[in-house]
Amino acid sequence: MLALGKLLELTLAGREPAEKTQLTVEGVRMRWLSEGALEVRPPEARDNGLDLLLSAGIHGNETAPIELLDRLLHDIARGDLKPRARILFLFGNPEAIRKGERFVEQDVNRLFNGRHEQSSGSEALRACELERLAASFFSLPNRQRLHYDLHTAIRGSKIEQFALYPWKEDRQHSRQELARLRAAGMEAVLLQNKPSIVFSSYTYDKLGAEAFTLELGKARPFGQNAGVNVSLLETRLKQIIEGTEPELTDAALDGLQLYSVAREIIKHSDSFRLNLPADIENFSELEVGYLLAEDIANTRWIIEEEGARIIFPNPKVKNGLRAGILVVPTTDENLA
Ligand SMILES: O=C(O)CCC(=O)N[C@@H](CCC(=O)O)C(=O)O
Ligand SMILES: [Zn+2]
Repeated sequence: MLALGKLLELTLAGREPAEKTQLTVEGVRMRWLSEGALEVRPPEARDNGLDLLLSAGIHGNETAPIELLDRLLHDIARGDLKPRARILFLFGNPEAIRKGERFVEQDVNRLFNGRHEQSSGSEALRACELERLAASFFSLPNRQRLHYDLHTAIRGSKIEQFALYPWKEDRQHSRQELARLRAAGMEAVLLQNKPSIVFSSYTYDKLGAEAFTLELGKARPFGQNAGVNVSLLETRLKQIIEGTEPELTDAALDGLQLYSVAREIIKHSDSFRLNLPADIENFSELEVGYLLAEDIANTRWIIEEEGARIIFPNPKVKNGLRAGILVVPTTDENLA
């Protein structure tokens, strides 16, 4: 296998490759761009016009998605997977991946859409670099742009695999992309309804990509991901990469649960208290009238929405950040 196929090994060792560009037997060019960043370009005659950004390890302890990208890269470097798409592979936070931690000083996925400019430290620099790499990758005109930012969650979930679909004013969520997600094994999609500071929101909002955060199961250390079943996603990604994806029909949306954000729970101070069991699963239902959280100045978060469910509850986030999302079921009537 070509040395550049071992991007994960290089990243874990904190090493630069001796050769920055390599060609596979199929004429696919692999180009190392920076730590944890590798571009794959098919021969011009085979290029089908899709630019695909695949990122993982934005949170360093979320290893199943990193292992998935590592397998895809190995297959490409061996010539077993023959890309027709241009691809950018990104391992988001190398330092945190080496440490096996979600982040080192601050959460990279709260530093996009300009937030890194108001901050400092290695993770702010990395967010800036990731924006630059993504912007440069998605700068070619007249091409389709698709970004999947792959994650696993801190806790178990009543809905194991789901996507978060960013929001932008005057831009509709795509039914076709939802059908694609369904085919890739996603059971639910959360349709966002306001701007955000996560990576997929940056590529959706600023770079015009169809972009998603995908949650694939519970975060575990390297080598312990047998419980995270990414087979449908892996098959779909290979088809997207090789340009052999079966046609998608509207009917393929059947069974996909759609949610919208009712409220984001923001932690304002050290007095913030979340009134949930430590082992609560994502998408647990909360009854109307339930006192979810309390914060400084008698702030109380009481459930008002019928059918509300909680995702990503986390009272340990820094003040000013999201400590959970309340979601409610929605319909497909506003899709494009
Ligand atoms: O399990 C958790 O609490 C967090 C899992 C995770 O990292 N989720 C992403 C979602 C990003 C988005 O909102 O699109 C995150 O919180 O960064
Ligand atoms: Zn994550």
